[in-house]
Amino acid sequence: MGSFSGTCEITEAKDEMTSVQNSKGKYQTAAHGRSRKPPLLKLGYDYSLEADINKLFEAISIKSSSKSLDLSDIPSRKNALKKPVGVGVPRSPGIGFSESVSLKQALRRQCISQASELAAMKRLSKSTCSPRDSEAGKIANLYRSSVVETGESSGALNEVNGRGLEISLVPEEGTSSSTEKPMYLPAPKMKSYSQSAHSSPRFALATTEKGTESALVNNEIVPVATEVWNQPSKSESSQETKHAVVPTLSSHNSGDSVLESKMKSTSRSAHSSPRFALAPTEKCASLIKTEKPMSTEVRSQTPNLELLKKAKHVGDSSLLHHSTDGSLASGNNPASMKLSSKVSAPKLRRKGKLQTVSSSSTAIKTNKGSKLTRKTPHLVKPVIRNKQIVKKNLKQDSASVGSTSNINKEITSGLDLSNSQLLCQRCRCTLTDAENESNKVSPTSNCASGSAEVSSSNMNSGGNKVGFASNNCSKSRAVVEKTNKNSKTREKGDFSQSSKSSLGEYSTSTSISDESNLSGSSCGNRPHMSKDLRWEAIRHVRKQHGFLGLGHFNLLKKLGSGDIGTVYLAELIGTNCPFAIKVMDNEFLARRKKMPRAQAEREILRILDHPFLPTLYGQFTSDNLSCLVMEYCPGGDLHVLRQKQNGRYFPEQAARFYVAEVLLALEYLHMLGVIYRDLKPENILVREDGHIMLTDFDLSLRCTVSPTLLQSSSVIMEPPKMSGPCTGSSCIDPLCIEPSCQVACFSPRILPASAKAKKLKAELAAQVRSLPQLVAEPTDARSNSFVGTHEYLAPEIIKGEGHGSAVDWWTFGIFLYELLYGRTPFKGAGNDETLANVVLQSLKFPDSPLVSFQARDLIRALLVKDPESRLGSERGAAEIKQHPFFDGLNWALIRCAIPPQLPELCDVGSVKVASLEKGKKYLEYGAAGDHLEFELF
Ligand SMILES: Nc1ncnc2c1ncn2[C@@H]1O[C@H](COP(=O)(O)OP(=O)(O)OP(=O)(O)O)[C@@H](O)[C@H]1O
Repeated sequence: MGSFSGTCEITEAKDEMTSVQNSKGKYQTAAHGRSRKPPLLKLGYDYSLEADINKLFEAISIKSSSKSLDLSDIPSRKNALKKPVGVGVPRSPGIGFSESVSLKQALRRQCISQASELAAMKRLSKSTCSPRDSEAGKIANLYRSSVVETGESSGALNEVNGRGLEISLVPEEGTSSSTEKPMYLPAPKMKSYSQSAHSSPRFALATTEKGTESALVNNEIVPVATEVWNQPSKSESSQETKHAVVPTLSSHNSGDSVLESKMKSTSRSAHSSPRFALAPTEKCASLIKTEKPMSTEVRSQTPNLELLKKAKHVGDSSLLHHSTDGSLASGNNPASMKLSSKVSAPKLRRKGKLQTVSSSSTAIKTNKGSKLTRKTPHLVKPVIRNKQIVKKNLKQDSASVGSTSNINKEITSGLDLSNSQLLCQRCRCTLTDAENESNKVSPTSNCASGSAEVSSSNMNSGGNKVGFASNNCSKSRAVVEKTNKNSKTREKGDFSQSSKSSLGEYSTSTSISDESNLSGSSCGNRPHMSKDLRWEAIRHVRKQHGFLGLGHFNLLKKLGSGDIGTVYLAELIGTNCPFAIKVMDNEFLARRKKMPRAQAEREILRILDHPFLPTLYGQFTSDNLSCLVMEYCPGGDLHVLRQKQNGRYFPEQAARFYVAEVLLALEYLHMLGVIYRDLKPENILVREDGHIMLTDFDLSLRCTVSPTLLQSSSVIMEPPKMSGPCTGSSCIDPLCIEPSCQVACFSPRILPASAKAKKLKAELAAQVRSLPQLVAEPTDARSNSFVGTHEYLAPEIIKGEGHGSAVDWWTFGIFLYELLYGRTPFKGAGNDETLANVVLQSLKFPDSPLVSFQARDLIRALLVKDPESRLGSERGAAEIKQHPFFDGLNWALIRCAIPPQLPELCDVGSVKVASLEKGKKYLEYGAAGDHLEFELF
């Protein structure tokens, strides 16, 4: 292409004027020829368009004999204006760099594209050149290149400046990847969750011209773009990723040194990269989106709040509340809990609801407001709580379901739904014409609002007491009865019931968060789950009826009872979408002083957004019944699943899978300032896809957490040095238990990898380890509550010394032990003996089954009685994840891994049929039956 002396000067004159007027002008004036003639600038204003065309034509003629533009000759004054052109570094093949870009933009900026085409046509008619070399062809190429550039412009800032950092941390789109990118970069989808336009200028530049402008407005982008302009073009692709972080760093940390910027940014990477790097599927992206935002909050004083806000995209900062004393619970609970010295050992399933009740006859005493101190582990007397079936008379009117009755008050807000027929990808349910369907079962008129009456009476029946009769638009009554036994109808098949029971004593050192602080939470605010049709179904009901209530569900069967409520399998009417609904009787909770636990669970559920934690689809109160609508897990719990295994223990690989997912869930909880405190297989449900879901948060502790960035030198965990026969490459036994066996004899050696791949892997691992690490472990949290499950209680809880987040790592060790050996390590004949064993007995491993050294080593490190020396106590899950037991595990993609076992598919229809065949109608609260009868406890 020719020089820009002629027409370009005219254009330039207009450019400058335009550039003053708008930012686009700046962008476009980057395309200047090196020879500018001020007089012509002036002429540019005076001449008519026709004259401009002629000038342009002349310019093109002249330029055709000139060489390409030498960027180094561009006056510095112009550089500033040109830097946005750097955005367009990527070029279409065959188009000269400087000429094409400059001329194109000059033409565009001056709005004379038509004129230039005209000129080109003129030229073409005279020219003997081939079409390819003609001006028209060139102009056409320019426009084509313009299109290409717009699409590829993201690369511009990538090559960036001399201050470039080495690790790309900013979510990007449209940039080429380097070898580091999969490891350290979050998936592009993350941008919509955590990266604002100003913090991710590269993304802005890469998207649209408008985006470019906004990025350019950001002061910090300017020098970057300038330097891009000065970069040799050949290096652009190779440096792209390396420098990707620069714009972000400068925009956020303009006052920081480059080193500080590096640290801050790499901390994000350190936190997120190994786990969140790749998202080959939507599911993975979900994980990434969930966790990445947390990693961005290194500087926040209340990072868990910030993290949550980012993770959930919730603008309301009041959604989270952390009690000032770093604890939760016991607003209504007794100040102290007294425990009898006798232990009533559970006969049934470990999960049978035991409760360490507050009683005047109990032995341990604590002063109100003082620390609970227990010097002996022998004083706990858990009491098996009588199971109750509460029959509730609910004068319910089916019509109230669709009316604005006070019976059902929806707490969460509804969102729009446009689809009328959808197929749920996860639960495979069909969302048929929900409007029609819901009309069938949720008549919305002619009915008066209902009222509720509660009466209690003993009853002996065990299963679902379904006294349901459908009668649209007539008043119905639900009878809620109490029962004293056999109400636990959890389907366990032939397997033994768990004997582990949760203890729920709170000391005065705990306090409940104010619910009002969470009132702004929206259960539907999980953008990564937007394709989950259960959300769609819920939204549709909300949209249609204005609220979500119990009447919108058919309660199909009871899944089980806990300390504070009963969980039902329920179908959202008209959708075939299964949900698990936890129903809690507020009156009962108040009477038993368990309201704080219910409240704690509800609050925690509302803030969760993680693939291995429950999704709360809705919550509402109906007739003094608090209901939580959650994802239904058809796979049962790990306690049951373990008992189905040969020898009643999991193969090591399966155990590793489950504990790894649990570890990620715990890590997330800790980062949110939630200490779980009740880990046990019974609380780990198996989802439809075979992955796990950690449930049951009523014993969890809310606290504050202060993320810390640890330098690489302090976070590298060297694998234990071992020697012996198994350190050689000859060992291929994945379950090798030789004490001297090195890490590599665990799984990786089964598949002989090439030396090159091994080396690469080692290098990557070394790189990951050398990164600074974000640790968000609530190490300062303290509670004196006596909560947990006997066999899982940490020594510090039993001793009443006060406990913190390390209790979760203790329970994690017990959990791994139980999965591998089929029993817990300190279980005694009774609970008091168990507690004594926990405190006094040293850890022993049975001879059988065979368990790898790595697994035992990890258990040993976790079951250290002194919480401060326990693995995980300092850096939380990050420490544990680096243990050789998990070597080779891809944390980022584990949710996409194939689970050890898949549960049977959930067929809501067959559950309905089975329910009807038994002569019981499923619970259809909304269908205006005479009486709705269901168990609460
Ligand atoms: N989302 C779910 N999908 C399938 N089953 C569930 C679901 N949530 C809970 N359950 C089952 O329902 C039963 C009761 O659960 P719930 O959480 O109320 O009690 P819990 O786990 O015994 O705990 P706690 O007494 O400490 O509250 C449990 O056996 C559990 O396996």
